[in-house]
Amino acid sequence: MSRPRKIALVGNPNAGKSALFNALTGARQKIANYPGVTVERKSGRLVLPTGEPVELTDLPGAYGLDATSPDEEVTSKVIRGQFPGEAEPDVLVIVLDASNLEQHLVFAQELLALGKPTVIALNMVDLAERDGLVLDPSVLEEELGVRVVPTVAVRRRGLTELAEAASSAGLREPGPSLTEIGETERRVAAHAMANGAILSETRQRRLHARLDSVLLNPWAGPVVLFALLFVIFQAVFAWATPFADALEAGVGALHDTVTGLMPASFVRDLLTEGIISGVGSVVVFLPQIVILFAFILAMEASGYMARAAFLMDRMMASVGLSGRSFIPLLSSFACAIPGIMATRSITDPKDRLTTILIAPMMTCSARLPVYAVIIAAFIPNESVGWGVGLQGLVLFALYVAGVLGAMLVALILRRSVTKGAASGFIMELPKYQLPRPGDLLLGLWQRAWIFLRRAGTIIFMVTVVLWIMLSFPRAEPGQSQVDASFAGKIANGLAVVVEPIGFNRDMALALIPAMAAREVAVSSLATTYAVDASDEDEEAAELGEQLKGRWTLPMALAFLAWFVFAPQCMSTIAVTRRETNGWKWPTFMLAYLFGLAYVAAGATYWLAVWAGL
Ligand SMILES: Nc1nc2c(ncn2[C@@H]2O[C@H](COP(=O)(O)OP(=O)(O)OP(=O)(O)O)[C@@H](O)[C@H]2O)c(=O)[nH]1
Ligand SMILES: [Mg+2]
Repeated sequence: MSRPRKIALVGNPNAGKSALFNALTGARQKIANYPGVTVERKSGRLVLPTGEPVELTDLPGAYGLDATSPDEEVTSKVIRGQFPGEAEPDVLVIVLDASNLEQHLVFAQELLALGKPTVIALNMVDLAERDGLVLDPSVLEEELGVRVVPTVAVRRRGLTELAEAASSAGLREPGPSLTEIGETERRVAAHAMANGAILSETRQRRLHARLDSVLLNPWAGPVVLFALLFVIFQAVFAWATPFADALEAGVGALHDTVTGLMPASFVRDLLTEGIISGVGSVVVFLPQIVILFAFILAMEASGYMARAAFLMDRMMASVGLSGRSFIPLLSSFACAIPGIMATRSITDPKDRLTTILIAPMMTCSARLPVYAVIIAAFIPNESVGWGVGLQGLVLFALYVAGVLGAMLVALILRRSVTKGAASGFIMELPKYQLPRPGDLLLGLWQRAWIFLRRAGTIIFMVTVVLWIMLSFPRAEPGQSQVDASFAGKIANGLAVVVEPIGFNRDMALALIPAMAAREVAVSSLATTYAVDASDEDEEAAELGEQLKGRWTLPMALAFLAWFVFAPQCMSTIAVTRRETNGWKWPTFMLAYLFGLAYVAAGATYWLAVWAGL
């Protein structure tokens, strides 16, 4: 006697497969309203309306046949007939959540491409209707070429029709496979199909769908994303100016007050030249940090960030990374450390390593003070037309340079050191929401506090140590204090190395303490120029004014280019060592990033000199 035919229930997590399985077989598989309830396959007996006994299998939910987790692997193996001791299923029942159709149709297309006899259970139509969504199954039948049966598993609605359809499902032409049609195309197709099947829906749902049809559109989507980023960088300069000016005036007033109140002494110099000039020069960038994070937090809370990840998927794939790298890389815009830790969610080890290695090139918020001080001093605050400010444009270009550098390096690494193929990426797109002001304020407060705490601890300490090293030994009359000091001697040694890329002694001097944290480059320059100042007025002058008098434009541009790439952060190196279990990769990272920074700064300097800037 031939074995009974096998029918498998398959689909995205939380579609109601186990609920259908229970309803059809009378079993009591656990069901619950979250993805990933079923993690093993389970079989039961079902007698079809024709009287034919069949074996029905419930499978773990999956997002695709390229398994990324052990439970998905079970599903993938059973479907392909590679599961030990288990025959390949004869018929597939794809279970879709009717209220989440677009998402679920992505995996459905991949399953249909197998060409097996298939029927679709359009499950949870009760929930869809409750939310004001009415669907036309015949449109889906036409598009997908298989029977589509509306069901409500928990009320046993549509079960007989589903069983009948499954028993009569025949072989079909296999559709295009994943290698022929990429992830993004499938999503676009799923979007079109889901929209086509919708007869009516409430205004809210329609609005969100319309938003998605623009924001996820392969052409309009990237334009909107790019425009949004552009606005953010304009705002970082334009909106922050009044607040930054007020803070700067406050730091200047504090400097003057302390100078006036205290007699000239070692302690007064430490306070004014070291702490107030140095730490103050960093603190004035608080408004910029807050504005940048206001945008980032709002994008996260609204659900737009997940869409941005989806848009970037294609670009990531073209350099051999998966979309899974997007969130870790995105967190690296705040700081590379949480970014590198977030790579733990990447399953493929080489994918993960590549992401770790390029994470430091995402412009972290510690670079913002460095960029902002140089841009404010050297890039004129003028419009390039259409209300676009030149300063914001340069800042935007620096961020883009980091991203492009990272993509280029990823491309090279994926073809050499971390060779491997890119894996697919599917993420549930969250529902749109208006960010709640309370959450936003809390998030901003946390970011501001992190920034101020850094200024009060690491930046403070490094600045004090630097001031002491700059102040001793004391200079002979007529000699420059900086040249005479310990720090100056070290800097003069290092200056030989960075002279070819246009850096002077003061820039070289800023690089060493900036290894502790990038913002220290700013406080170091401020402290150096305060120590070097010939009188108190000059000592209290804003750092920008000092820079303008001492650096040329090509030097300033070279310094910016250096900071796009240079791995100026001990903590990042330490966390890389921990996450990669050894010194090999952090050493590699240091070497290639310093190399890149050197070349980029040199090229920028000489190009600028050549262009007569
Ligand atoms: N209202 C309604 N709820 C349903 C329907 N089908 C399933 N559910 C509920 O949806 C939730 C998910 O159902 P499950 O059967 O656990 O989903 P699954 O596809 O097996 O999920 P995984 O095992 O995680 O892959 C449960 O809370 C079910 O009670 C339906 O047709 N209508
Ligand atoms: Mg289940």
